Amino acid sequence: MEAMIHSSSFLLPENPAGKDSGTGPTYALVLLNQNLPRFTPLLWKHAQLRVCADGGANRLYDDLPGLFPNEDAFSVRNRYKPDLIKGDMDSIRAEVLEFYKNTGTKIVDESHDQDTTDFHKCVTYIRDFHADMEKSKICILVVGALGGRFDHEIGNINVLCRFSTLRIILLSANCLIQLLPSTYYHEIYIQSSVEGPHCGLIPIGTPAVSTTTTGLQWNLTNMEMKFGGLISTSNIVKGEIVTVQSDSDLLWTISLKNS
Ligand SMILES: Nc1ncnc2c1ncn2[C@@H]1O[C@H](COP(=O)(O)OP(=O)(O)OP(=O)(O)O)[C@@H](O)[C@H]1O
Ligand SMILES: Cc1ncc(C[n+]2csc(CCO)c2C)c(N)n1
Repeated sequence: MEAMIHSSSFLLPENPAGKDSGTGPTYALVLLNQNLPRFTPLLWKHAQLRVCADGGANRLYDDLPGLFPNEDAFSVRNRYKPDLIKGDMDSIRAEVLEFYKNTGTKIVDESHDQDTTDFHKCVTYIRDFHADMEKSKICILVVGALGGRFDHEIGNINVLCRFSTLRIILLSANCLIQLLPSTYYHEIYIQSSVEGPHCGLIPIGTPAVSTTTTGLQWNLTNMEMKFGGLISTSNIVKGEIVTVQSDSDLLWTISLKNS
């Protein structure tokens, strides 16, 4: 079975160009409408495409200047201009829309679609933008994915499942979540300066009949996991590499440090 390599090296401040991160050489960044982590400018710097999901643009406009207290807010906003704002446009404020429209950001209003979330709409854009790329090479880092509303958090996780062939990584200030498809054997290189030790492996959708891991304090050996039965929470990473093999897609989550 083919190995899929994972590494959160995109969170390392010294990572020279966001390269060799195991997430592929390039990634798109999506800003959702929740608190933006302090590392957002770092991810922004190396992103190939920067996208705001509707009210995510308000976060960029309102919160980014606060991360640069010695600078004028206007010049910070002019430095952090997204390539695209997409959604049903019911959350972005008029002044924010006007500002980014005037600075050349592409605006895609899909208010006719009330069946998919703004985040989902952004992922379809990025997928189609990279139509020539192999799907498993498309990496999307997502900030503001957690906090505040449980329906939105679950909706965001549902997007991981709906686009399970893409690499989508949900990030908040203290947590990372991604899907590990059952079609691969997974090697997760732990960046202990920025992540861990708390982690979890969660069967989502269907029970996992057999899962085997290495590198955890509580490893699984051909173990069954299911919602309503055993799931792995409050596990601890023990080594530099965690490996996971399962007959079902699993969510991998790990705590983030000091962000
Ligand atoms: N409290 C939250 N927690 C997690 N994610 C959120 C939260 N609020 C918004 N989001 C994410 O940000 C995206 C944009 O949110 P926004 O507030 O602009 O729109 P919304 O009308 O609340 O959401 P949608 O139209 O997608 O149902 C949402 O699609 C969702 O993915
Ligand atoms: C069963 C069902 N539940 C909720 C919604 C509403 N909804 C889902 S996603 C979304 C956001 C559009 O940006 C809205 C309003 C629906 N359509 N179908």
